[in-house]
Amino acid sequence: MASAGHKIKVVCRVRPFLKTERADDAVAVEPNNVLRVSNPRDNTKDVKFNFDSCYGPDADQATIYQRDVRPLVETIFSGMSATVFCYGVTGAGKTHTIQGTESEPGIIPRAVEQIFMHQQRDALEYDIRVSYYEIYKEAVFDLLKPHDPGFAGLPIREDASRKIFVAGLSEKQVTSYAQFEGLYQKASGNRRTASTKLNNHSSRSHAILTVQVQWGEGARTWCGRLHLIDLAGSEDNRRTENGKDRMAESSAINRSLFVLGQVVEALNTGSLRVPYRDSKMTRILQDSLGGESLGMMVVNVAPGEAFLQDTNNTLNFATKSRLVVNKPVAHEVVEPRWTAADRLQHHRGAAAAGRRAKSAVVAAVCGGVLAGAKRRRSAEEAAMPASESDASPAGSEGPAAARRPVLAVRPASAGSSYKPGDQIKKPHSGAASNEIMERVMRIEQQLSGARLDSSAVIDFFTPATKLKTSRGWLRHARELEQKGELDKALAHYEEAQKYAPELGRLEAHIAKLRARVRRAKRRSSIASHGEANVRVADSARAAGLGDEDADGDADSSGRFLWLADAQPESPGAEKAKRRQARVARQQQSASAAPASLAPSAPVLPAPSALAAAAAPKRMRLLAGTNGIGNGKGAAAPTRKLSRSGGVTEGSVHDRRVSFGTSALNPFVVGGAEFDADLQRRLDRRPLASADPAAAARVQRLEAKSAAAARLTRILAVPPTPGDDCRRDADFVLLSDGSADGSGSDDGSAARRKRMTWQAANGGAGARRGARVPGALGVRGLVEQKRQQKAGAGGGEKENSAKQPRDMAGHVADGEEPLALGQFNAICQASALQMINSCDVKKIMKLQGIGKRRAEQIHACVRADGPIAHVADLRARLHFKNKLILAILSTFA
Ligand SMILES: Nc1ncnc2c1ncn2[C@@H]1O[C@H](COP(=O)(O)OP(=O)(O)OP(=O)(O)O)[C@@H](O)[C@H]1O
Repeated sequence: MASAGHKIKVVCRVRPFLKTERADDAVAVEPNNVLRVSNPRDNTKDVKFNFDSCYGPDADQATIYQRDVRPLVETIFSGMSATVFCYGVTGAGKTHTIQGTESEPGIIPRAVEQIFMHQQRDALEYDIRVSYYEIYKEAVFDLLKPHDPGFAGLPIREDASRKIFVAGLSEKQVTSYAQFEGLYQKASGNRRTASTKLNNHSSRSHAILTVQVQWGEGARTWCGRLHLIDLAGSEDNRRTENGKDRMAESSAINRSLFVLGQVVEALNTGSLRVPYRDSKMTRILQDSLGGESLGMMVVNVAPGEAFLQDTNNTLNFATKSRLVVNKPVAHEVVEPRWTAADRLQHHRGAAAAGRRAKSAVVAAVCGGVLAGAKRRRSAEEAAMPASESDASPAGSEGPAAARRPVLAVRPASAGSSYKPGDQIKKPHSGAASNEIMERVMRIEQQLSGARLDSSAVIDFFTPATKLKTSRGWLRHARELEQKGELDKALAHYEEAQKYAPELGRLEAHIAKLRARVRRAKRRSSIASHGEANVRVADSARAAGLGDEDADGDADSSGRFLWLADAQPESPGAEKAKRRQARVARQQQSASAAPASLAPSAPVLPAPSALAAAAAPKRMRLLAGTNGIGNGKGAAAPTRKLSRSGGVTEGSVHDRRVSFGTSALNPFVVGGAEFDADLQRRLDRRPLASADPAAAARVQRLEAKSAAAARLTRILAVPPTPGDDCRRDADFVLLSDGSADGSGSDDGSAARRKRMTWQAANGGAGARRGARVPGALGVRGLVEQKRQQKAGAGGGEKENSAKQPRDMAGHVADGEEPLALGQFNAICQASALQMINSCDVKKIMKLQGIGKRRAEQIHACVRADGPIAHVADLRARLHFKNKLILAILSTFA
């Protein structure tokens, strides 16, 4: 049943002229609640505003309270929430109205007095609690506690019934007006005020007093709340002549009031997004502005021409606020619930007294003892150390005081005294608690094994975050698929699936794409090496290194580590094919050239010849490894290594290092299994002396390692001013004493970027101006090294630089086993480079995160360097996981 809407009641109050002010008649109250104000642009004309009530300078506090506030306060005894807030420019009389003075008490003392009178009149037992806090420079501070200068502020949260509350705020039970008065006066002393040019006692914060009244009727409990808010006044800093400190306060105040204006505007225009979250004050007022609370706004106005512009702005805002409609409801207390902070605090206390308490909760839940909320609570209380139980009587601070009831709501009309009717259904929470406990136990298990599975962490994301993240991955995946980058698209789809496993269509699409990728790879391999040489390993047998089967399409895991033993395998195959075709063309033209111009170095053999030369070696290797042939007698140029179950997965191609997927950080590469596989592969490498292709590969890997080491060094320090955009080319390792002038270390980044390399059979037709390809710039480096070695070998740099035969001869004597650390260094360095050179948009896409977070990462990388950033990420993740565990351990 929808309740009728209730517009916010707007009451206007004009304060009297102060002794320091010169009286005029720019603002005047007229009959029928009309306020007449001189037009600030043309004071011969007037503007009239109409409100629910209008009070002139002579109106006293009692009249305003009795006529307008008292009926509102009465509604809380129907189980509703009501809010009164004072709005106006600085010095307009807000604090005077809401707080008043000893001789002229304002709304707060009168309202609390009324509540206690109500208690005396009714025969009901009321539980009255107060909390009082301020929002100072967008941080929330508890005024019932002494001010702690080092404290950063309390967080604002939403409870199970989507009500906003301040987490960790203390609540005090009050049993008499006198007790409240003492408490309030002390707390008001904690509020931040300062003297400005416009007000000797200006409030520098928004102050919110909440009085909660709870009472039982038979088996049911009802709860009414009254929020009394003294907003800080908007300030024109030219007039207040604020100093630096006051300016900071002032800008926070003005900003939050600006957001308040936007909220009202959005509500009035029916905007889809109401910017409550843009300031703490509007977030707290959320329920009172367009929510389920009854609202009343007291608009305080300063008289006189001096304030005319401010007065006009205030009144325009107030007029708009009159259009805001609330839908008040009555609240029934369904069950008391502990807040997360409450539980955490309890958990700490319990931990200090030994793990007995926590075990009791866990055991109770696991044993199915706590099926319902009440039983759960009693188990927690039973598990609570004696000191804590004792510390929870009404009126005390701490976990018991922070306990918030979960409210069931029932639409009600504001004017009438709501009488509870139908029983409101209690939410069922047993299943949820069991699920949480399962998660907790899973995490505990993993933590005890010192390893946290990424899927467990995903588990703790909110559904909204999961959805957002999966959408991010999906968007990027679709783009990649459209571009034809199926491999990458697949990885992104898989990543999206982790966050949204319920998407059945996505699963089907991934399966299809996986098959497409396999077919494409196979086609590409066949094109490169011939059908007889291509095998697709079975995922189960491939773990045994070098095993082959007839058809990889039967495999559904799709997780392979490709290690190309000889010719590059997909995704570099296409490029390799093009390069080989180019070399073949050059050979043809060289053979057609006159004998005098023919290169003196040995001619590069055709790719097919190279493959044929390498084939027997591979055959030997395969035979030596497992002795299993494919039945077709041909050697397999590529082998796959199945990888699954590790935290991360990577793939190594002979020309590049790419990264597998990890929900935690797509750039993390590592894992004992990965290392072990890699080492095994390295140990079984064909001897470089016997296999020129392998020698070339070794050299490339060495070069990559060196590049990675240098890159790691560079990235360890933050970018220097002026070096705000380090790019790939900056990370190309330049050889010591490079023969190629364009690649010298002292060359500019731009020059290095344009670094050229000699074509295999360059000679007179050497190809210059080509950009160094490759993600790390490593290919350019490799080519450069070849040139040097060839140059050092016989002074025939241009002709023989790229000849594998020459190179094979060079490395034959010095094959060094590559250390695993080097591989990991390559991976890490590449990842860091990606982070470093990424712009905000790329970071957003890569990590599937929002702009604000991406900007933070970007700024962090710029400030501390990427390595520090990655280390920081790891540390934070570790801490976060521990925290999640601690909090969840206390859930039941
Ligand atoms: N109705 C009133 N009758 C008598 N004096 C008043 C009245 N309203 C305000 N004043 C006086 O005006 C001065 C400013 O009032 P007050 O401090 O309440 O303003 P404010 O709007 O709360 O300002 P700020 O936003 O800077 O805190 C005070 O000296 C107060 O005593």
